[in-house]
Amino acid sequence: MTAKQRLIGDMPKIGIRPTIDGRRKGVRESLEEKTMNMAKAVAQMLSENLHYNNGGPVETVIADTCIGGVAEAAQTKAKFDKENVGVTITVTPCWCYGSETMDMDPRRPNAIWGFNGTERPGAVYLAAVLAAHNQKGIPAFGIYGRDVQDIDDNMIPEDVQEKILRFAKAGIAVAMLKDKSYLSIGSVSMGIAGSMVDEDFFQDYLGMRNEYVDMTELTRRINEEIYDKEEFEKAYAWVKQNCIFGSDTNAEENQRTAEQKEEDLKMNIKMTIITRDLMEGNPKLAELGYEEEAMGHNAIASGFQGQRQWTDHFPNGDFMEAILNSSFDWNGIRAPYMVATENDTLNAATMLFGHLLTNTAQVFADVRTYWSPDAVQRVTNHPLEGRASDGIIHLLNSGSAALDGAGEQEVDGKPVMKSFWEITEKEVNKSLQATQWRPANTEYFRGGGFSSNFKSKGDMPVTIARVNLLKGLGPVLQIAEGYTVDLPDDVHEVLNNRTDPTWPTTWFVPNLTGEGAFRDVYTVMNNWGANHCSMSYGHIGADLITLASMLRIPVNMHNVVEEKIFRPSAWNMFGTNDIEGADYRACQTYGPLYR
Ligand SMILES: C[C@H](O)[C@@H](O)[C@@H](O)C(=O)CO
Ligand SMILES: [Mn+2]
Repeated sequence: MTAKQRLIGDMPKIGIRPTIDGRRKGVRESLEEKTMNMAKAVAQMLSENLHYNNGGPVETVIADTCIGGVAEAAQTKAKFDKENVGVTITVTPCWCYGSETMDMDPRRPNAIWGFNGTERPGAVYLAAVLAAHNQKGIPAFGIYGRDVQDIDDNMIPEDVQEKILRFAKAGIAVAMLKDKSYLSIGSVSMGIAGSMVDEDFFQDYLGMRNEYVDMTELTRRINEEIYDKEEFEKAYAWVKQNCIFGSDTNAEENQRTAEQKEEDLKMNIKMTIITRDLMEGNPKLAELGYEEEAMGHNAIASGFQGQRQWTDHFPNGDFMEAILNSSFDWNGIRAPYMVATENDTLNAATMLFGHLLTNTAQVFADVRTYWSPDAVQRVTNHPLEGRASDGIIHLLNSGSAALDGAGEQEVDGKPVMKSFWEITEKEVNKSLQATQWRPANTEYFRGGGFSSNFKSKGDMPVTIARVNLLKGLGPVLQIAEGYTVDLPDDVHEVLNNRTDPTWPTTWFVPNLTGEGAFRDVYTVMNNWGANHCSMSYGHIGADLITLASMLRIPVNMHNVVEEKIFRPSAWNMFGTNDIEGADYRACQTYGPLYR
């Protein structure tokens, strides 16, 4: 299923550049077919394996001719510029002339696959052209297969495929971010630094712009009925039929009346429709005479301040944030929207990274509590067992966690979070059945609203991540791969009831390495750089590392095995023993991608 492209602009393509030894009268002629076949094989492999977040297969463009010198390099660049190429892959089985054939565009991530054969020296070109990239300050990723292939072998070896795919996924994510907006609805929530928009970060590192509206824009559109009323009716009927409203945990004197709750729900649904319209526009609004509003803000992500001015007076944003972040709503199964609660712009950026690398929904959460085995034993009288035995981290926040995080989608009987086009109606129903909408805690949220309440199923491989900003340094990314865990019901109840039991809960255990920040579970928690993380399905640490290197964001903490780390070849020149330090030095030397 291919959903319509929602934001303005075409999807960025991957350009394939077959480079060749330019010597005619024998050499070039003998290599043309082989070189072009490499390009075709890569193009086919990419479109078979990668999707855009709208579900369509990734599109590729191959240069019109092999590139034997600068004229053909320039012709290829002109074609790629016209075709909205955002990422390039250079392929060759032979020696070619480095600086004469290389991709000189510093803004488009570039990888070079140099065929490991010996009839012709593809690897020699690879080394030479990477040296040229490094000398010119245009970092590129080098791909060199481990095993020698015969010249007539058109297979892409597995190790080469893995690197091409990792590079291409991250490159497409870079290109998808470019020229989009982050929309802040409101400003800073409760002094959370992540909700202070750092325009330099968005502009220089992500190539994005920042858009702003006051939260009163929601009030205006609600009061003046600037939304699709038919959609509201459809949404209201769907909510009534599909959403389970759980018990009110507020003290009786703090509970909102049944009438108030009904009004809160209606307002929540309108907030959801309006926030989506603010992000991407809605042609229906033009039909109502609101052409300006129909345009939207070209926002690939947004954030809602909520607390406190809005939530002290109006129903909170939990319903809106949870539904938009999920892969489905009353209009059916669809790509999730990235909406950060508390307008945490840095968590939104992290969510975008996770989403664009996996095409799945993201779970935004507070990194709430580290529960040591001793503390759990003390308060529950139970030992933590299995994967949880070294302690657990409680991920919990009202609002932005996608309902996909309940783990009610499955493959081979195991809980997973899928791309929207793989999700079935049955899985949507199960996710809704697993979620209760609980009247919001009115001590925190005086204006009421509904919090989404679910518990993530255990055994899901997941990765939590977070972008943090440091004055004088810039952004850094932290990553922890691990698993969700199930706790026995009685243990969960005791631990959950110590905090707000109306919110979505994930019990998370990082994979430990025994070293540094991954010495133990406590140290992972203790090294977390802010109150929030974004959780993505799968072990995607290596993909995040590749993406961060493209954007020149150093990684300050991760638990990914060294063999899976793939960064531009220049990074090795900054040191090969202390690769974390080398990453910092490389990112600092090159600076943000768009400056
Ligand atoms: C209700 C509270 O204000 C929460 O929203 C708060 O604990 C946070 O989520 C802080 O990140
Ligand atoms: Mn929070």
